[in-house]
Amino acid sequence: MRVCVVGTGYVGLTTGVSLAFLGHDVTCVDLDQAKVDLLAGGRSPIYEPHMDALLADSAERMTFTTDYSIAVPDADVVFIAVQTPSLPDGNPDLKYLRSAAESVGKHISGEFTVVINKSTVPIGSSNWVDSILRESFERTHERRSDGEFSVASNPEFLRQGAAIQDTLYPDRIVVGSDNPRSLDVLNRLYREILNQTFTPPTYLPRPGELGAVPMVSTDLASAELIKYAANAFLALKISFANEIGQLAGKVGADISQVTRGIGLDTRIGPRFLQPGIGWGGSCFGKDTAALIATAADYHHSMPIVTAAREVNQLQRRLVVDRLLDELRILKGRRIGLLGLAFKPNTDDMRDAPALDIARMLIDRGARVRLHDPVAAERFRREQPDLVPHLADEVEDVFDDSDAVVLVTEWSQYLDLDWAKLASLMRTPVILDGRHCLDPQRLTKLGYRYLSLTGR
Ligand SMILES: NC(=O)C1=CN([C@@H]2O[C@H](COP(=O)(O)OP(=O)(O)OC[C@H]3O[C@@H](n4cnc5c(N)ncnc54)[C@H](O)[C@@H]3O)[C@@H](O)[C@H]2O)C=CC1
Ligand SMILES: O=C(O)[C@H]1O[C@H](OP(=O)(O)OP(=O)(O)OC[C@H]2O[C@@H](n3ccc(=O)[nH]c3=O)[C@H](O)[C@@H]2O)[C@H](O)[C@@H](O)[C@@H]1O
Repeated sequence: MRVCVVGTGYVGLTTGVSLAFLGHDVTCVDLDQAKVDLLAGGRSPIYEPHMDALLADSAERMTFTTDYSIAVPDADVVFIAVQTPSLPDGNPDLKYLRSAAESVGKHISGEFTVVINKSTVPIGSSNWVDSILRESFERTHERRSDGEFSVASNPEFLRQGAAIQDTLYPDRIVVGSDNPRSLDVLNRLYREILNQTFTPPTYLPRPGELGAVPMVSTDLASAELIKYAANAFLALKISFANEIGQLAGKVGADISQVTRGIGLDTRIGPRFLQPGIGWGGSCFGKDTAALIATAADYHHSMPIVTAAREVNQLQRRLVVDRLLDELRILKGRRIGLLGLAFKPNTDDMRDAPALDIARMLIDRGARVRLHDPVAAERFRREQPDLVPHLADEVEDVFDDSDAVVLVTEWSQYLDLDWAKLASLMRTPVILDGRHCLDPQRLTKLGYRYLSLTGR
């Protein structure tokens, strides 16, 4: 099929390159000329495992452009995957979506195009997109649209750092549509994924025995709410683990044993119970805020989601409190942070806990050293005020420091020569913000091991 993808960020690029890998002809359109130039040269503007390899494998079926008139007119399917960042009141800013929908509407000219919204948007937005497309189409063509397009919602559930894996091997595909023709197009578009009939890339084999992938077909509003409800549930699952973690610390229980013990109950499940500094990234914060804002429009409150957000903020402050308890004073203390990205395997620092924690420590007079094995280059561009604190080598974070905090559990950090690094520190204090280091081993190496749950 001929596919157009609007927006070449984490979602758009991953969708485009995966569909091209499966044999579709894909044109990606983005307003950012620099991104388009990089992609046209075969290079990914984002750090995402296997992206470069998949881009190379799919190159002959992919085109990158800033020009909608190349991308839209011949497409059977147009995905919109532009950013929807938070406004100060918690609602998402839909200006990028509006502009993308206007441009698509202007250039639609085929017999039937399914316009699929993949951006995370408030309930009702797909109808709003439909009206923008319609107005734009009618202005340009000077006639009413007559079934040339239909809007569907196809929310995205990929995780950064595992984006391609989650796209090729999803748990489910959700499609919201009230048009049987659109559903048929989407079924055909995703057939290889739904039936898992494609030959997997050698570098990304199918995980275990994955059977057919369920397609959840809903009305538009339900598809939109599924996306918010899924993110809110995952966010509150993590916050729940962190809240129990706090209690575990006080009563002398081990939170890792507790989460294992509850996670083996298949009704609960083991994933997203990893305690620690909590969630960051571009979506959990934004989407929980949007859900609460949407509910408020209907005079409805969301106390559970609100509490999940509060617990998450508390975890970041706890890092500072824990260091203060240990070091008694932060002014003049040299503190290293390992990891800047909001999670491993990405260079994304949107709402990254490390940035908040670094600023809180600097505000209290600490001398902070920061390190990330992958995100440092992007950090220099995006956080100029913090650049003087950036360490080139991981040893610089430990050198003469009073404490080091593990903020992002990059595998590179787990494999460090911890014995040698202890000898560089003024006082070998390690705060394991992700519960991923071995307390016994580090204690034997001379560290004072701290976690956010007091063990
Ligand atoms: N990042 C993630 O892991 C996930 C994101 N989402 C949702 O998907 C949407 C996109 O997120 P990301 O891919 O992270 O965003 P992003 O910020 O990485 O990428 C958005 C891209 O759209 C381009 N763009 C903006 N306006 C445009 C226009 N009018 N025409 C053409 N291109 C335009 C931007 O230049 C940018 O390259 C958001 O609504 C987000 O909430 C959903 C699931 C996962
Ligand atoms: O809508 C989105 O953007 C996406 O948001 C999350 O994906 P992502 O933010 O990329 O990454 P996650 O793996 O969910 O991690 C989010 C944050 O939670 C933290 N986390 C995760 C799991 C856990 O057990 N504990 C925990 O603290 C991570 O460190 C990270 O900061 C969801 O997992 C995706 O399904 C969704 O599509």
